[in-house]
Amino acid sequence: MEKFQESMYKLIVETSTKLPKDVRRAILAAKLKENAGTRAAMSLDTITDNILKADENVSPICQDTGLPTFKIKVPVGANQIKMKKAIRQAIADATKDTKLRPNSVDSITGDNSGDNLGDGTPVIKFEQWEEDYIDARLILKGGGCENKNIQYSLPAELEGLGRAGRDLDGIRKCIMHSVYQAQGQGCSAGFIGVGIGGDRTSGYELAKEMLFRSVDDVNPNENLRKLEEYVMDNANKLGIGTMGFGGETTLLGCKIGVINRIPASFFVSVAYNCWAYRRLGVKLNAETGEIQEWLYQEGEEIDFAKADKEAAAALEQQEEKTRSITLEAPITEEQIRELKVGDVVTINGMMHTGRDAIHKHLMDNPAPIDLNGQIIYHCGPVMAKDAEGNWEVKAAGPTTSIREEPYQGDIMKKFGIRAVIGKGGMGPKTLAALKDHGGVYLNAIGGAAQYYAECMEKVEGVDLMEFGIPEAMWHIRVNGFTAVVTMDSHGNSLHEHVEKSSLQKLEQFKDPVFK
Ligand SMILES: O=C(O)C[C@H](O)C(=O)O
Ligand code: SF4
Repeated sequence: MEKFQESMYKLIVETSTKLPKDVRRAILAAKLKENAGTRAAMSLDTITDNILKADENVSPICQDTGLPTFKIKVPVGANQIKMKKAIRQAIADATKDTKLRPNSVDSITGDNSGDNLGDGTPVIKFEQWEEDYIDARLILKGGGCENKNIQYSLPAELEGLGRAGRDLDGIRKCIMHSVYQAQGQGCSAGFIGVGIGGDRTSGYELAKEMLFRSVDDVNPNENLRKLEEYVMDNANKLGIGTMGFGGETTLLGCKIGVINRIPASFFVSVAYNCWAYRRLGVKLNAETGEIQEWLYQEGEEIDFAKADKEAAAALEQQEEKTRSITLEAPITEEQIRELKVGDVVTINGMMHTGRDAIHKHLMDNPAPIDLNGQIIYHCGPVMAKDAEGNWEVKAAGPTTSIREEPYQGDIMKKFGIRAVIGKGGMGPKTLAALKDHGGVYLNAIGGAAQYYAECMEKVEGVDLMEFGIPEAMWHIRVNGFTAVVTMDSHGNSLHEHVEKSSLQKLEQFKDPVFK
């Protein structure tokens, strides 16, 4: 097993940096469906551009490299203790090489272990089998989509859909609802794994297990095959679209599994995965640990460029172009008041990162720098230090903004911040503050970590490093950073609009389908 650790390192790097072919195919199909010039089409362009940049740079597709979860099938007699040790070392090495973000945080103190090792991280699950080779699979599922997982206990009363009973039709309603409730916050268009039955733990386990199926496979269970097809046909009618901007594609894949339950319980568990669906697998020689075959990689190379050309040609034909505005901090209230939902903003100059720990901190403490007229970016980047000791941005897409809802409005007013960039939108408290204070919310494309890292020209400094790399406040000079106004200072919110219209659309699925 001398090659096992090296093989696990390769599996980690490949999973973090290269989307598998089955996922690429699904994204390409979505891209071909969107009309050129729409926000959804523009977002998909950024997404495919990002996928190619990650290939080229061998850098994380998304900065949130998730909670590494390994599923390993081994022949009888394989030494699982040694394998576990090798995997942990490979994880630490990949973190050091900035292929993974240091993501393991002490739940009480908030301390980041720095190497992705800690109690419960990574997750490694072994199973014995009768084959003579090792099957090792890895999923890197980020936090934003994990937060959109949902578990239903039937019977239930569901918003928009009414009663969901303890039968196939009740399950159908839960799945439709799960897609609706995720909106764009888990970086739609997404993939869902569904677990029917079990208890609260094994139901979720099964849901995650479903994410290891190939996007292209067909469910051998006839009832579940029909249900999967139904969900794929209809979830896309909700109009949530890429990043929740509205559009044709909301869901890219749906895989459903079933296990028995006990009479009193009836759970439907849904694991939501973002478009940055990073899961791969390898077959290994059980003697040497060497890679024999990569999984999920059947079929031809996926050519996004052809779809790009078609979209560009269609765009040329369009008469109405999106308004595009350039902003550079310090920004005045007047400049902000001119912005409207739908405007595309290009940012040059300084922005400052701030996510969960910073927002909590700023409520009761002064800011480390003058934030008047400045831009806050909800982002926890992957950073590397070069030979001269300068910081370099390796991956830096937005994080889910709604977590800052309790703080955002107050902080903007307290420090005079004019713009916040994030993804997934914010709620009524922030919307009211934007109107009152003169602020704007800009939605960047979630997961596009390479695309945004490339706009970052220089790291000018960092404060509050005690919160760890992802949570620190990085002061970054950018050039050509593009985002869309989705909440303006006139009380308009695209997120509120899409949520309301998708709820209306959800209601058309109220009547029974599976009897
Ligand atoms: O932690 C992050 O950087 C992003 C997170 O995965 C999110 O989707 O909010
Ligand atoms: S930022 Fe989006 S793409 Fe990245 S892990 Fe979170 S949900 Fe996934």
